[in-house]
Amino acid sequence: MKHFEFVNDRLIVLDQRKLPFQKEYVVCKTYQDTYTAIKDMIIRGAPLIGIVAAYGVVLGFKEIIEKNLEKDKIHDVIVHLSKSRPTAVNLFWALDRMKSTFERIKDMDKIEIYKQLLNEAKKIESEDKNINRKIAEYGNQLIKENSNILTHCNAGALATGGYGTALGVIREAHFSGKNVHVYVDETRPYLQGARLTAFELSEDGIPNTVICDNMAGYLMKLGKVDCVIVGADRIALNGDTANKIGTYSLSVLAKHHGIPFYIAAPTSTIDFSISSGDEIPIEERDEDEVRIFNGQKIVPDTSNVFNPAFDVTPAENITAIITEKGIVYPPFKQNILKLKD
Ligand SMILES: CSC[C@H]1O[C@H](OP(=O)(O)O)[C@H](O)[C@@H]1O
Repeated sequence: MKHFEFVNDRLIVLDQRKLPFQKEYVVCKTYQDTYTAIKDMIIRGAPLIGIVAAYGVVLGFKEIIEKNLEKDKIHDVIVHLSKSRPTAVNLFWALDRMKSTFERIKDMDKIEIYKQLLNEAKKIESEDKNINRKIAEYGNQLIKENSNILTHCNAGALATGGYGTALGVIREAHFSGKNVHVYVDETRPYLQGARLTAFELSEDGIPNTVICDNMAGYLMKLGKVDCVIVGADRIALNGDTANKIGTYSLSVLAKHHGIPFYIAAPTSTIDFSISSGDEIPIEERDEDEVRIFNGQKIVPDTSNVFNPAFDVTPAENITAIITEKGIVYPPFKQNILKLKD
């Protein structure tokens, strides 16, 4: 099975907290289950969060039918799901799309509404897979033979409908015979890199080396990094990009060393309503994600902890943004606006 599947009116998801050594699945029977799956990072990754939220709306409408509730209760479902995580704009993009679908069909009978909502969620899923492939094809144009690529967090199949954004580009380069090697930031504290990206790359036979996040600068100084490619959770009109915490630091190091720094993301990750990264809400997560490592306390109780899950990379540190509609170069504001439907 894939990392998620909607079957028999329920969403089954792979528990990404248990990877890479345990493959356990969680069954989401209600929209509250999908809220929890997003909030607790059972599933994570901007595009996948949007897809799961879309199926959460479907499950919410199933409940409306089963409990003979008013159709408009779906708006409460959407509001609830919107509170799961604040940074990845794909969540709100997907919920808005499901809301628009409902508004268009709300005069139909409930069973038909359910079918149409399910169809829309499936379209969001299938479109994301196709978008990943286009991002990969465009991004591969930037990858040279025998490149050593550095990536951060997980922007792979596990973060999307399948194939990945940053990892999609890397996969495309690998399978087109470019002999690439990947340095993988472990990505403290959730370890998406060590646990998920290394897992995905190894499964595909793509050579990779896991490093601690604090080793990236030295690797660049040694001349071992040819480019950096990462995903995104929200891109502002001027190109400022929110991504996993540590991305900003990487961008400063890459700029210092004259190394190209690429963002790979679908246009559903662009927030056309904000002019700069200053407006992007940054999620702060539970302190215990830092205090506790592998079930062991590693921080004195008397110490404070700061645990932002994302940071914002300024546009001036970004070489290009790879989307399904093409590669976007500076000046980002005028070139990003051209992507708006
Ligand atoms: C394909 S975008 C994935 C994006 O989402 C990750 O965040 P999280 O694991 O907290 O959902 C990270 O920022 C990735 O770049």
